[in-house]
Amino acid sequence: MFHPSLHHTAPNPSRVSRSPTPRKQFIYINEAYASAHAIPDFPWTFYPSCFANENTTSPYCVFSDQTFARGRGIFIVTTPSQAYDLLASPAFTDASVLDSANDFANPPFEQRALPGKGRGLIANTTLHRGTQIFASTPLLITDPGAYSLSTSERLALLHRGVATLPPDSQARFWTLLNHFQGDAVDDRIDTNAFEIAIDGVTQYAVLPETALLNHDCRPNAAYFWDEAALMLRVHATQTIYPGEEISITYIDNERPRAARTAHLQRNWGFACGCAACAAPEFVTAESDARILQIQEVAALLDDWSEESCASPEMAMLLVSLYEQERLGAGMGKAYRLAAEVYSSFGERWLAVKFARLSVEVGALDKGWGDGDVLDMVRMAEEPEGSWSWGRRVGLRRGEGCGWGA
Ligand SMILES: C[S@@+](CC[C@H](N)C(=O)[O-])C[C@H]1O[C@@H](n2cnc3c(N)ncnc32)[C@H](O)[C@@H]1O
Repeated sequence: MFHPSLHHTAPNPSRVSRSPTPRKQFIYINEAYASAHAIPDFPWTFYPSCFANENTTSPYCVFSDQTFARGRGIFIVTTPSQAYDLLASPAFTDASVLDSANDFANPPFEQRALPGKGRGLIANTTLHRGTQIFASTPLLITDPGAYSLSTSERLALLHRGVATLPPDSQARFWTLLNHFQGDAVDDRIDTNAFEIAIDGVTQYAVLPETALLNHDCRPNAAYFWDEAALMLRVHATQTIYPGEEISITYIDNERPRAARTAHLQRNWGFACGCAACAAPEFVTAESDARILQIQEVAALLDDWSEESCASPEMAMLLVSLYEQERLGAGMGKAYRLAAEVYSSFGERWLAVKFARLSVEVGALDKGWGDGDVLDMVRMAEEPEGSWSWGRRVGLRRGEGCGWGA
């Protein structure tokens, strides 16, 4: 609900350009609708309401398009220039990029109540590694820069955004979990938002289906943000059998148990009881030791100085450590470091093998447009053309490092 004091008069449609001039204004929702429809080819369903203050270099506004993604709708809280840049992205200019989005007619999962976790998604069919579980577009994207507004202004933009979503999408937003006991909209965003990047800038996005996936430190699914299509894609990263919960990770899992559980408690308010966190002390101590060794070995392999003691044996240890830890998504990095170390010693076929493995894992976790993934695609085709090719030929593998030959 809006505080009446935030309302100002509607802009005169005859005086507004297609891209609203940055200015401070917050108008009634019915006026915002009428103003937008009075302007030919206006790209938003509601005329944007904005706030600015001495801390902002540009106003922050709420931009809403009820037609986005075949009527699912979206609202975006950001600056006018970023909103209009977004309008040029394929998701807005080419409806076909969203063909595979938001298709929940016959989902390979069902929603269930799970003890101690609230709701979750359970597979109802066998999902093989690489299967797309779903791809969905956000109901909202909000720019962290909006925090430079006062809280009441920022919340007014968010509440207005929710009120401008199509009715089904509004209803879906309100079903989201909120556990911080604060503002009803802000809480739901804090509990459920994913960090995404647009033009290299971090934004928060709420995707109601992905928001039903619970966390596991050793998940069986991974997601990545497809920026051109403005959608989050979720894939199985291992076989998931009917009746199994589909899980993702909320955090960086390549950290010891104490760091993981503290982060989950602080940000999402739950005590992680996943198998990796609930294991007996000896088992988790061993797991923590392997994770620390993963960090050490990865750093040694990433040393491209003359003194580097990187060796293929180290890369094999790294791959094995990731396997022992069941850190499936991280394997993409282990395989990449292995491909690079083999390439650096001029070992063509092993470089190709690990580059292929890296692409297979990385494409599901980081996305097929990711820089490292594309590097590995090229390495698999022509290792001799890679920046790492032959760089360590002549270096004595592992000498003096306590590793390798
Ligand atoms: C994005 S929501 C996930 C869906 C949520 N379970 C629901 O009912 O809407 C995040 C919240 O789910 C719960 N949650 C997620 N993973 C969990 C886990 N492994 N154990 C316990 N609770 C979990 C926590 O309350 C967390 O704040």
